[in-house]
Amino acid sequence: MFDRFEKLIDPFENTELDVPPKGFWAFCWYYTKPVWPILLTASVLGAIIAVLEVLIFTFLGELVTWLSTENAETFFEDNWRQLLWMGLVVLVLLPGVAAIWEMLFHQGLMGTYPMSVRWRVHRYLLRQSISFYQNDFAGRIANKLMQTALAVREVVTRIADILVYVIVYFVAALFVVAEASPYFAIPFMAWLGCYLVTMRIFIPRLKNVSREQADARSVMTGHVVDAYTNISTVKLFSHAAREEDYAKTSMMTFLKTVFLQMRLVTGMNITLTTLNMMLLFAVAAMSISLWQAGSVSTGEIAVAVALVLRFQGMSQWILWEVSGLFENIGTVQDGINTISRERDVVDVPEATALEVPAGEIRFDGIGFHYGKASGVIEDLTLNIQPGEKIGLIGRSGAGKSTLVNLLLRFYDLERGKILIDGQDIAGVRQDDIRANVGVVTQDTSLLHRSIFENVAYGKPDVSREEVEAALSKAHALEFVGGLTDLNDRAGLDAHVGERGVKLSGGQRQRIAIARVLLKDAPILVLDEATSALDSEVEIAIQESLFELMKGKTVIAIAHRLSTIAAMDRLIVMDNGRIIEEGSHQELLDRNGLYAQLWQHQSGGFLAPVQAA
Ligand SMILES: Nc1ncnc2c1ncn2[C@@H]1O[C@H](COP(=O)(O)OP(=O)(O)OP(=O)(O)O)[C@@H](O)[C@H]1O
Repeated sequence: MFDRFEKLIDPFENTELDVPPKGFWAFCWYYTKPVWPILLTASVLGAIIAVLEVLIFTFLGELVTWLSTENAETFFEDNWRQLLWMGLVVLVLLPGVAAIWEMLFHQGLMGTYPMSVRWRVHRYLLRQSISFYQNDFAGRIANKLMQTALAVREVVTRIADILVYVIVYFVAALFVVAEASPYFAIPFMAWLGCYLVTMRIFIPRLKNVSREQADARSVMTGHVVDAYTNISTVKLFSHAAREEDYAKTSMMTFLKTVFLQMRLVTGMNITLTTLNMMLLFAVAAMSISLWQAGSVSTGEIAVAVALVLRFQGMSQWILWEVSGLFENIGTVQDGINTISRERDVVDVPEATALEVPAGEIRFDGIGFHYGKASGVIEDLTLNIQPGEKIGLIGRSGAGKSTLVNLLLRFYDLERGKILIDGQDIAGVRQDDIRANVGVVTQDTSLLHRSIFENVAYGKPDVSREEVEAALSKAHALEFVGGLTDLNDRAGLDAHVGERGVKLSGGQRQRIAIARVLLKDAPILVLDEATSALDSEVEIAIQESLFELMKGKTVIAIAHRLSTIAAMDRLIVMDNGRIIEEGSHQELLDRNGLYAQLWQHQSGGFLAPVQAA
């Protein structure tokens, strides 16, 4: 039974991946499309429930009238039809409709609706450009995803369901009391007017204070998290007391917003109680005078008073719902700013597959400045032959990593072209480029999954034996064998901590090398690939790396020149330009920047490697 309602929507449907709309309602509608039939049905049922509930109050009035006017002996005989109808409404119709509404709302919408939003946003964000993630915090983006999904649900369901219910309820109730006596409508309308004014006064204030509170909360959390994240720095400098003060200031700011919020809540509750009591008093007083004039029955008075009491209960609930609605509107608006951003790098509509039979790379007069006026890469031309192994050298900030990121099309060029085997990378699918380039970087982050999954990331559907062979070649098998995690999983199944923190830098790098060994792509990029390894392991791994490089086009970046001196050709970059190129010996003979850097380093790390 529950199952059927839970399966009404498939939240994991792979819908389109275009940029989500930026307008508030368009955004909500975009993510509501899969659920709208359920939402509309729930809305209609909500309206029916509201009418039935008001109907029950009229039954109550009729019962009171009957009890004071009808003959007890012939009561059932005279009124059985109406009694049967009342019984049906109370025992069958209302509970039945309410049960269907409950299932639609709680089983059909509450879980799957936000999950469908999360799924679609996550799919879009996974395809966002790398610059999107560089300009924001991963945690903040994840937070936006989670919060926005819930807020979209809240906004839409509150409007489609709860407000519809309340409006229908109020109109039906007004209709019922006005039928008893049009005079009754006066206090109800007056109450409604004052209620709307109360909302107008309190809700914007509550909304503002909620926003302030959310900001204060994130500052407070930020201060606490910052201290825990950098706990070793805090301890090394013995600054626990200073950290306490730092957190206390933000806690006090947060507390101020709570006090302000609670003042508003108290003021609002007092106003509402006063208004409700005034309505009760007015209706009671009016009932007495209308009863004296003989224009209303006791039953009608009972309905009016009962409705006043019902409104009393509902009034506070509605105010909270509406104020929650505004809060959620703010959250959605905030989420749109993060989620509905165009991707900087997109495949052209007619993007073709990339074929890499040889592995020739040409950087053709390229320029790239990270959106600034100049700098980083200036008019750079470089041809790399198929199977050629080049070493990229230059001072920190020379633009080496940027060059590699441009080859991977993490950014679009501002000028020039990059061609792989004659195909302009701007015209091929991004996924294809990355599938054909194996990369080992200096800062290797591992996924918070098992060693096996991390290595197999390079080549899905791989066997354990293949993973073990790759780990063995990367000299990682010896330490992987000894790993166990907190859940007693061992070896290949052991999970590495978030971003691989439970492994040393060198161990992480070896896993990354194993992953790229498995991937076996025709182009290889080694960006400080062995920087975290000690000399002994590095020498051991060099052999595997040389094997990995066989038949491949290689771009290797290293600050430790001895590790790349044996490459076919060395390219020296400075300020985004190539200033020297040639073999190790040629560059030494030229006595330029390379020779200078080499001199600084020789004897520093490894014994100089004889140039190839
Ligand atoms: N995402 C970015 N946004 C803006 N500027 C950037 C970005 N990444 C790098 N830069 C700038 O581009 C220049 C080149 O950086 P790049 O990382 O390519 O140098 P590098 O030669 O690889 O340096 P290192 O050897 O230290 O890794 C630097 O001035 C850097 O500040």
